[in-house]
Amino acid sequence: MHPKALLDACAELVRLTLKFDHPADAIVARFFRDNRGLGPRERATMAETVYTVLRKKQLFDHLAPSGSGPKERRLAILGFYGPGDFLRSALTDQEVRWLDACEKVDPADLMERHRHNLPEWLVQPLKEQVGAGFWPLVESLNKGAGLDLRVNDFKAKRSDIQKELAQAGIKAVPTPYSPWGLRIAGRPALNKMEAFTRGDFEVQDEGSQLLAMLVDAKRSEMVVDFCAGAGGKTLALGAAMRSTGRLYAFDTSAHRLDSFKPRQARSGLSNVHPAAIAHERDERVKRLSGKIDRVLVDAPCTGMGTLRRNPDLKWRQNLQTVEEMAVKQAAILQSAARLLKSGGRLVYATCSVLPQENEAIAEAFSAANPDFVPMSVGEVLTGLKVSDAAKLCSGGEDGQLYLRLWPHLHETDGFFAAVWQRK
Ligand SMILES: C[S@@+](CC[C@H](N)C(=O)[O-])C[C@H]1O[C@@H](n2cnc3c(N)ncnc32)[C@H](O)[C@@H]1O
Repeated sequence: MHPKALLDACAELVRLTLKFDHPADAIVARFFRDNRGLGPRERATMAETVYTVLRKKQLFDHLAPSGSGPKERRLAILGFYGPGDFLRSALTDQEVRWLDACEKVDPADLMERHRHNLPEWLVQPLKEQVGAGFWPLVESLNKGAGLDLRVNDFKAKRSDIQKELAQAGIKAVPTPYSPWGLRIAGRPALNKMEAFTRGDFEVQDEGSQLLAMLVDAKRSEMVVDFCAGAGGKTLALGAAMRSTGRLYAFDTSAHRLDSFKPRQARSGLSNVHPAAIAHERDERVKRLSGKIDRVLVDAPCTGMGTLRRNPDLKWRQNLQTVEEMAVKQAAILQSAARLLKSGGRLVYATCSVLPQENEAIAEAFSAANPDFVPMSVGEVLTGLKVSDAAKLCSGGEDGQLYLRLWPHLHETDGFFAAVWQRK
């Protein structure tokens, strides 16, 4: 594609994404479906350009007014993902002079908001929690996420998959905490590999793998994945149960559960029972009350731990949506807890880093439900032989009550988890 045409296409995709009427990944996917002629390199350039604009929106909004032409074009120029001379061949002389001036701006001269590119409502809670880690966190959020796999140990061994990837020229190293994980260098097209179609692995952040580990689902148990979505964690739970017992995968979105079907077929698991529920007090949930050994509540959340891969979320959420989410999370956790039999384990998790969606929900639940005894996540993980488990935790007297993962510390998305045992 000619550089000028590629820049025009980037600007159009930036325009569509900045409407914020749908998630950025859905808009990008639809654009690619509607423009099937785009090659893999062009797609990569366009997607990365859009994501850079979303990550650095405040800075680019500050620099754009000094340029000329449509605003989305100026933003696409500033965020363009590709060689500088390729980009400059698509620009007018005036645009080249403007871009040169923008590139000479010393970050030290910029206001803080143009350096961290975060909405104000998010800055304070992050600073309060990570302190001096704020700028390393900002840097990690702007870098984009790595690529982790979870090896389906019901079917395959991690070392064998590592070798198979090496034979395909893909470098993979074991993840530091999850025994199922491999961390991949670069962004190879993994879903074309035979090991993938055989169901030997799935793409899954190491943090998500740790959440599934916390459930510690065992053979022949009755387990519920209450907010199963497309079933990323369901698959990990089903494999841990060695395809025995019964694993219910609930979700209010039948559409999301539908995308679980091909994954389940690949995985070789026959113990999973997906079911769309109307809401958290659905009859299906009531019927299983007191019968379940383990329940995972991977709650809907603002996704503020996933800004590396979903940078648009920081512009699509606000304090009000955080509050609304917290109400929903508390209601789902309370309903899901009723499923547990005495001695059963409850895990509440989010991919948010905001205390309102995490510690506040867990503490309110503990206070209202004295028959649920909080368990130390640090002890649970140590019992599962996770190395340096204490480094993954915070809260409680010994700082190990909750799981608290951060991109800049653990190279995972931001995750929270709390665990209880029913008396
Ligand atoms: C964080 S996502 C789950 C991701 C999934 N566990 C995975 O590993 O891929 C949260 C899910 O909660 C679902 N959800 C929202 N409200 C719900 C409710 N009241 N009861 C059950 N699920 C709900 C959403 O449809 C969404 O799929």
